[in-house]
Amino acid sequence: MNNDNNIPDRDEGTKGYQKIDRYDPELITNLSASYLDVLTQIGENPQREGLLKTPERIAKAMLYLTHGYDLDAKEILNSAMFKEEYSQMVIVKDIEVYSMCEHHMLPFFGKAHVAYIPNGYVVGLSKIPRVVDVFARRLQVQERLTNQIRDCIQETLNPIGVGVVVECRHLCMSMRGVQKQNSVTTTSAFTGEFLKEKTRTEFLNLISAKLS
Ligand SMILES: Nc1nc2c(ncn2[C@@H]2O[C@H](COP(=O)(O)OP(=O)(O)OP(=O)(O)O)[C@@H](O)[C@H]2O)c(=O)[nH]1
Ligand SMILES: [Zn+2]
Repeated sequence: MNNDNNIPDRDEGTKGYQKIDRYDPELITNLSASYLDVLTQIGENPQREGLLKTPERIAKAMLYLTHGYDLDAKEILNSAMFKEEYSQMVIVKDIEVYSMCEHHMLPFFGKAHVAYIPNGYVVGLSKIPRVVDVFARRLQVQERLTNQIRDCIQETLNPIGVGVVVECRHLCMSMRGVQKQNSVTTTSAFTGEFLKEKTRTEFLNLISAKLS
């Protein structure tokens, strides 16, 4: 966090990030060696049968779970923008989110609800969950994830407004630490028309409505 409002800087999550080749066999070998060391350090026997392939499995899993660093969310949106005279709210709700907190590298997971009001252009619907994934598949804090989704859509599509709500459970709060099993964290981020109460209320009502 490095601005005056204590809001996580959306660029903080990629500061100093160096692009890697996630399929590089040498990288996988080195990372596996590190996880073998971790297994030893926690008192396990990495030579027992069940663990023989575990260091390599974790290495590959971690590379997958952080592959969002290498994707360009704006490029994804730009690839499927269509001119369309539709001026009502577009909402994609209940988008599954799987991410990892940057403090403990433990999963947090839940749902994102994303809305925008077009300004001459709409975007291919599948691109919105793809954008969510680009930012979720990194080491994150939920607040930054929420802001990054909002900013990417606002800056690329230039809509009349964007609304994002993310609801997640954090395993670092349930499996360990404070051990609260049922707490859910909700974050939200808005631009433009969604800063007005009427529009925001419509969005929040629509995402809580159940399909009959
Ligand atoms: N704001 C925010 N905090 C998070 C998120 N994920 C994890 N945290 C918190 O990050 C904090 C790190 O605090 P520390 O006191 O340094 O870590 P800790 O000693 O492991 O804290 P405890 O979890 O309370 O045991 C904890 O309060 C976590 O709950 C997130 O997405 N957003
Ligand atoms: Zn955590």
